[in-house]
Amino acid sequence: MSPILAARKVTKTFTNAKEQHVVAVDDLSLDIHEGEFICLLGASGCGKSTILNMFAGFIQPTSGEVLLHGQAIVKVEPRCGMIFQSYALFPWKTVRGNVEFGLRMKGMSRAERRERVADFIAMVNLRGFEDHYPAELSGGMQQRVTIARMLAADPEVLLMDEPFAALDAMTRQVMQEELLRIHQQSGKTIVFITHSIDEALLLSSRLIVMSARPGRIKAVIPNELPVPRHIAVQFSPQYGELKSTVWSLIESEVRRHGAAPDR
Ligand SMILES: Nc1ncnc2c1ncn2[C@@H]1O[C@H](COP(=O)(O)OP(=O)(O)OP(=O)(O)O)[C@@H](O)[C@H]1O
Repeated sequence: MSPILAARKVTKTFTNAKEQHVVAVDDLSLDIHEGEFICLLGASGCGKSTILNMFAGFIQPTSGEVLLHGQAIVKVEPRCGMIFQSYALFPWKTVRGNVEFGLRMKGMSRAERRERVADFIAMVNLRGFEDHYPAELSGGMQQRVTIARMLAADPEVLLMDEPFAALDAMTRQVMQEELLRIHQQSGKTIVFITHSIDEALLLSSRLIVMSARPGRIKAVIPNELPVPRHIAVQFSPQYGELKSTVWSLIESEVRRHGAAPDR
């Protein structure tokens, strides 16, 4: 099966304000298959966001290629939708207006739009809040609106850069379970950055552990914890074993570079 997303010998070098070259990603190759839930883990500054930004087409590799269905991504790629840590909603639009925004841009008819928007608002459990403005919603609800907006736009790949990092622990747990449900229902390919080993173990079908800068792949670990997955999986012995494997892989990188993921 050919991968939906791929990186082929990708290097990305930035030039910082002092005119120094920073190699953020070094000779990285990776295949991601349709329906996978990939979590990228690694020390701060190891190039995780840089990889996601290249898959979204926001930036281009210095050398090598990033590919969607075997075609080089050379400009912003609408088939790859990005969600950031901050919610980035239009404050002057209601929940419905925000979710509908991408569909309007696509020229979809009003009736079709309404139906589709209603489906995605229901999927993220926000029925009844259609006419509320972002400022009237909690952080978790706002992030659910951004997820509904992205799903309504129907990208093939969801790129998520620490989307739950700003949420309190309980909301985060609810959002993680919702994302698992959405992934199961939609079968979308997801690439998700997190600093939390627990979050990565709960969500992923495969974990990619990065080495400290310059970013390379240190290990690829299939996550064989049972699915459908629930928070309670964290109490199983299998979970404990996998967590200590991942932690030991990350530990040396963190010692070399600082800034540990949450244990
Ligand atoms: N636009 C830029 N200009 C200069 N340097 C950059 C730029 N973007 C990223 N870098 C550098 O590239 C390296 C990788 O950054 P990146 O944001 O990809 O890391 P990260 O793993 O996502 O970090 P974190 O976990 O802290 O979010 C860092 O050293 C960063 O300072």
